[in-house]
Amino acid sequence: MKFGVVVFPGSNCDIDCYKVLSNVLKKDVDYVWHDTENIEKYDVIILPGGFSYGDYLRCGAIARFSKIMDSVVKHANKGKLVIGICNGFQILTEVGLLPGALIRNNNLKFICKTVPIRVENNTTPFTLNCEKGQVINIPIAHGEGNYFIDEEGLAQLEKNNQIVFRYCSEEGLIDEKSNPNGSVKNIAGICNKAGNVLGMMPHPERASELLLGNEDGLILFKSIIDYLERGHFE
Ligand SMILES: NC(=O)CC[C@H](N)C(=O)O
Repeated sequence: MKFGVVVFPGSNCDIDCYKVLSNVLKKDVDYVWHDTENIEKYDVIILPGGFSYGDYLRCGAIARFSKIMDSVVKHANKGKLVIGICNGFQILTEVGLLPGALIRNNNLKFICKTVPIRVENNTTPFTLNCEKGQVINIPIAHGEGNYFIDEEGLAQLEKNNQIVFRYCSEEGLIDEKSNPNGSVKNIAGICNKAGNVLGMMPHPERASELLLGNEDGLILFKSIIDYLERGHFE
């Protein structure tokens, strides 16, 4: 089982992802520079958070044209796993692996805080150890995390069970008050129709060690590992 963490100029959560996989979970993981073409040896590709290409034009809009992204699209189309966290989620929407777009937060400010999110779909490889409706606390840190999708797209997401996480209250209620950035229907993370590509704005890698105050994010990485070890759902 091998993980690849893609590094773009301006990535800054690549090291956090790498450390969680190597130090905390003792897994085989490489940093993969953005001009790499052959990524066949990786089972999971992680597009980490950060400010790829300085967020110029639009977050993720330049990184999407990196050489590695053609290979990431092929990797995803083979059914292999891809997870995009924050800037990685933005890149996945820009490249078309996930629908919708991440636009400026509705308060036009960069938001950095830990928020509760509710697991809406626990049948993905990334959430199979979660309970449906489980609330986990995960940090967000973004200026453009306001998820937008048109009504038709939203209907598709709902029909195909592609909404994986929503921002919620501590008790798990989905309400306006618990929506930090204006996202449509409090959406914090979605997957593609096949379920092998996940994009999420919250940062599970920043909440994966008790020493750092919170390990709620670890359940995602452990789900991926269990999925790969079993090769199927139970
Ligand atoms: N932490 C991140 O990945 C930030 C993503 C992007 N730079 C934004 O501000 O929205």
